[in-house]
Amino acid sequence: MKKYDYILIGSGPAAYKMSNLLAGTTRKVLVIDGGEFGGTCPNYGCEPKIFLEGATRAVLQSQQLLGRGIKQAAQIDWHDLMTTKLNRFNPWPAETKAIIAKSHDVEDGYAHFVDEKTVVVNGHEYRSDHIIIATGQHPNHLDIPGDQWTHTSTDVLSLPHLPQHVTFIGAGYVAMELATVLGAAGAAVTLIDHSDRPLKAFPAKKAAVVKKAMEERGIEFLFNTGVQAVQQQDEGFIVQTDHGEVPTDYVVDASGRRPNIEQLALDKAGVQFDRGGVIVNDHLQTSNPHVYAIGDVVSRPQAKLTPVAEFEGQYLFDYLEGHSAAAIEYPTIGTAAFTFPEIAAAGVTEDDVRENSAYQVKSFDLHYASLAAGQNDQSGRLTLVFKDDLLVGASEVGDYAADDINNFLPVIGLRITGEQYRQAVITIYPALADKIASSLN
Ligand SMILES: Cc1cc2nc3c(=O)[nH]c(=O)nc-3n(C[C@H](O)[C@H](O)[C@H](O)COP(=O)(O)OP(=O)(O)OC[C@H]3O[C@@H](n4cnc5c(N)ncnc54)[C@H](O)[C@@H]3O)c2cc1C
Ligand SMILES: NC(=O)c1ccc[n+]([C@@H]2O[C@H](COP(=O)([O-])OP(=O)(O)OC[C@H]3O[C@@H](n4cnc5c(N)ncnc54)[C@H](O)[C@@H]3O)[C@@H](O)[C@H]2O)c1
Repeated sequence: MKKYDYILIGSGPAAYKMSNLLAGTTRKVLVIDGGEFGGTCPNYGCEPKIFLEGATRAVLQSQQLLGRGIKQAAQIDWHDLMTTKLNRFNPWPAETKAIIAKSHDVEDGYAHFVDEKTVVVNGHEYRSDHIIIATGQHPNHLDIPGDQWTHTSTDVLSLPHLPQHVTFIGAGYVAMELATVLGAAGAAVTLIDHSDRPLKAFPAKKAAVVKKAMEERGIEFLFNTGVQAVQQQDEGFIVQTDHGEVPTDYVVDASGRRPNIEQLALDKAGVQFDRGGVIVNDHLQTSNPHVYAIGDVVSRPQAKLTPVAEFEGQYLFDYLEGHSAAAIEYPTIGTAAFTFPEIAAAGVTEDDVRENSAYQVKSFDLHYASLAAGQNDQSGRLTLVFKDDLLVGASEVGDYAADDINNFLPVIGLRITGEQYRQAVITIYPALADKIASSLN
């Protein structure tokens, strides 16, 4: 049986970060992945999604400027776009594995525990005092009649032919972003969600602005609607809902994501878990003192995002290598959905503090701003939340909301006052961050 200082199960952003940091030490490390090396974000998550968003934005921005100096909207050639995407992304898993293998041992295969300190991969046993679970999440699969016809976000991101009509089950991050891409490429799209609104991670009024913009482009929403079954027809499918039938050509189950814990045999290692994933203490240690967990697989309230996974990889490296004994403390986390317009938020939002007089909420219409006027972006609205004169949260809907909120994050995280900001910087004008100085108290 081979012994290691560290065994990392998974090679996504959480484990990749930690393996990179460990590459600078003399530790003996094994990195195991049963899927694509690099994990969700670079292979079937953020990266291919934002790659497709480039062409999507070109189409939707040119549509927005029709009759205002633009004569013809841009059009997506799906086959060309997908070929370009596959050429860029197909080599990544092998390249990532090769980078990791320069410093560490690697194993292709799914790992499971056989005791508190031992995992098995491809029939081989590996032992360590520090086993890190970084196995991420997978798309939820609704158990309904006809579920064999439903597809996942991973399928959409490599879809060879554009269907005429696509139905998404769900209206969260995944469905709203991919519906934006497929709609811009020319597919008719319907989103069905059993709740009463899209994008529940974001303030309700701003999510409603995104929904309205998508409806104006012909995208259909069915809320408070459950999906009962998917039936195959001679041509296409019928999605049966509580409120009638939706004929369609392609069904995507975007009803959420679940932690990758089933294959790990966690009971063999005495590692406790719940529906949200592996339970950890504030040092990311599980109920087994030799086993830790980082990234999306952790059961925690913070958003499941790549930078959060990487933050935990960095934290655990620092903690286990003796650089810090402090408990993990999450900084202000920014998040965005790359719809059109985008929606983004960080810290306390207006929905969190409604009718709480300890907070002051300031809102700004952005469509008069020079940048928005040039792009005919009528959607822009920024809201700032202050407590004791300090900025504690910001949210925005608008064509560049993600970058805009990123610009506000240091002000929130570093607790910079308006006066300090104005004394310290003169921003570039006219550009995204040019409104910060004037909008702070
Ligand atoms: C469509 C989509 C778009 C997204 N867009 C964004 C975005 O714009 N911004 C953002 O911040 N986040 C985004 N995310 C979320 C982001 O991808 C995740 O938060 C991030 O990848 C989590 O990293 P991780 O290392 O925890 O897990 P993962 O990246 O999921 O990696 C886990 C790895 O573990 C492997 N594995 C699982 N079980 C085993 C086992 N038993 N043995 C061995 N290996 C195993 C898997 O094969 C996988 O490679 C998106 C996700 C999706 C699905
Ligand atoms: N831009 C980004 O940062 C980004 C993009 C994609 C994914 N992600 C990450 O992935 C996570 C998962 O995203 P997601 O969109 O899969 O999940 P989600 O939780 O954001 O959305 C799932 C949606 O499906 C609906 N739903 C659930 N069961 C249903 C049912 N039976 N019938 C109808 N509707 C149903 C829910 O009401 C919800 O609106 C996100 O929370 C985020 O952490 C991030």
